[in-house]
Amino acid sequence: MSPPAESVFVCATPRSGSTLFCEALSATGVAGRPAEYFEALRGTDLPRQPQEYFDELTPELEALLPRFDQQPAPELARSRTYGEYLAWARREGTTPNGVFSAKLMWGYLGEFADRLREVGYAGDSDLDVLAGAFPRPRYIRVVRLGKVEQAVSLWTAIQTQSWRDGETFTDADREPVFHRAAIDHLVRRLTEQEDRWGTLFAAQGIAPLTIVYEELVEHWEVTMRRALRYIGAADADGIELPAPPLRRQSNGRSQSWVERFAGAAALSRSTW
Ligand SMILES: Nc1ncnc2c1ncn2[C@@H]1O[C@H](COP(=O)(O)OS(=O)(=O)O)[C@@H](OP(=O)(O)O)[C@H]1O
Ligand SMILES: OC[C@H]1O[C@H](O[C@H]2O[C@H](CO)[C@@H](O)[C@H](O)[C@H]2O)[C@H](O)[C@@H](O)[C@@H]1O
Repeated sequence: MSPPAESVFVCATPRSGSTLFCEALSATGVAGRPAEYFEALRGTDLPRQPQEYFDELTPELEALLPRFDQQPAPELARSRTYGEYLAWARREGTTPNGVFSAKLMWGYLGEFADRLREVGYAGDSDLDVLAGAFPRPRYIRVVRLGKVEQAVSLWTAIQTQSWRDGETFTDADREPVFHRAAIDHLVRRLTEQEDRWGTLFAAQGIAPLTIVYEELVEHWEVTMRRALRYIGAADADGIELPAPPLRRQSNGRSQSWVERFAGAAALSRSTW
């Protein structure tokens, strides 16, 4: 296959609905295949582990966080250099029409850009580095407005290691536990990461397309077509769209945790 002629980066924070959006883009066959090719952290070559979502680990929190024996992704492990891995990811993420796409979480953008610098791509801003390594980049942000819902979703996935409906990456059959401080930390962290994406784009004078998770779910076709038009897909309004390729994971427990967290937050405000 010839090298990609254009690139799309789906810029997100964890549990924002990014996989739903990315897999739907993939299914169109004209928008690249956006997966998390670049999520492995440099120190470990692994995706962020449960403990690495927190700055301080109390014994109580530590006891809730699973530890498991994860190996680096096979393609990364067998690549002799990061440049070789990059070549694999470029091939894997590109559809026959020459569009490459990938999902990027704020939590590893900096590390990914540093890896690119190490293999020779220059640039002060991480986005300059990306623009050196990938042709004609365009950016789509996926943003979830309900930050408490998002943090509850992340706290649940960190504990259970079930990142999509019906799938778990460990044998641990864990019943997740409510932990107000952990959810509070994740709300703050997700909000900060969202702000940082915004600041980075503004500093570079880039206006990405923003896909709001809640709108995507409620207005599936309109929102997906907006993205396809932004990408510049030929016949964006005529392309056959898949039904949502993933099922929602949150359940009654998630909802009750959101209410419990919000109630506790309101109570602590009223006692100021
Ligand atoms: N079809 C459909 N409808 C509604 N919501 C859906 C759907 N598919 C996925 N999702 C929800 O998306 C949330 C996961 O977001 P991400 O894919 O960004 O998470 S990840 O960090 O990449 O694992 C996660 O949110 P929660 O439901 O709050 O857990 C998923 O359930
Ligand atoms: O199915 C959703 C995503 O699942 C994986 O990523 C998630 O699990 C990782 C832990 O293994 C976690 O670090 C990452 O933040 C989560 O998004 C998978 O790697 C993704 O490609 C996939 O979209």
